[in-house]
Amino acid sequence: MAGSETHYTLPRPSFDEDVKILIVVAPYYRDIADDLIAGAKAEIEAVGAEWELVEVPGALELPTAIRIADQTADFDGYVALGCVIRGETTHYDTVCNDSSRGLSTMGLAGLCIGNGILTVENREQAEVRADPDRMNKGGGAAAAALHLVALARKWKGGALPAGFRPPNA
Ligand SMILES: Nc1c(NC[C@H](O)[C@H](O)[C@H](O)CO)[nH]c(=O)[nH]c1=O
Ligand SMILES: CC(=O)[C@@H](O)COP(=O)(O)O
Repeated sequence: MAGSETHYTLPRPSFDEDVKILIVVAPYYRDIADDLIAGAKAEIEAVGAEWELVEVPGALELPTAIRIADQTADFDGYVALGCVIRGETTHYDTVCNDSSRGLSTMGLAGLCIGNGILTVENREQAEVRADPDRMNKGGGAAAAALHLVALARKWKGGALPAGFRPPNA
């Protein structure tokens, strides 16, 4: 029953201020990447946010590209898109694990990143997951980034009353 499972998705966040998301894509499998991009763009546009798109050769470059962007530009969040299909050697594990670890490490450092890197056994699994009309994993990754941006803004600028000291401060 490939691709028919459903799961709960949070309602879309709303934003009072501008949001700019960088989509970083590894078009190692061009058609799969294009579907992931379409899903991500639609999700970002659905909340009125802006996006910019850059490409890197493969999934292993995705975390580095995001790190470079974080150091040199001013995005609110990031969507990493790509596809890793198992081959004959152990390289699959390296590409899957290191790309994921790179994104997670930056996430724990406070960056708002949605992970849309498909890690699959074959093309069919990838096609189902990338298709915006089926599993729409690009849209899901964009939604994740947007939810983190909303969370990061939730307490930002929430001024405490003058002279107020939080407990244990
Ligand atoms: N095998 C896949 C790769 N491999 C390439 C690496 O991501 C990387 O670009 C290379 O090792 C140079 O640093 N990338 C994918 O995105 N998908 C694959 O299936
Ligand atoms: C995901 C991969 O690394 C894969 O494309 C590489 O294939 P192989 O293990 O046959 O070299």
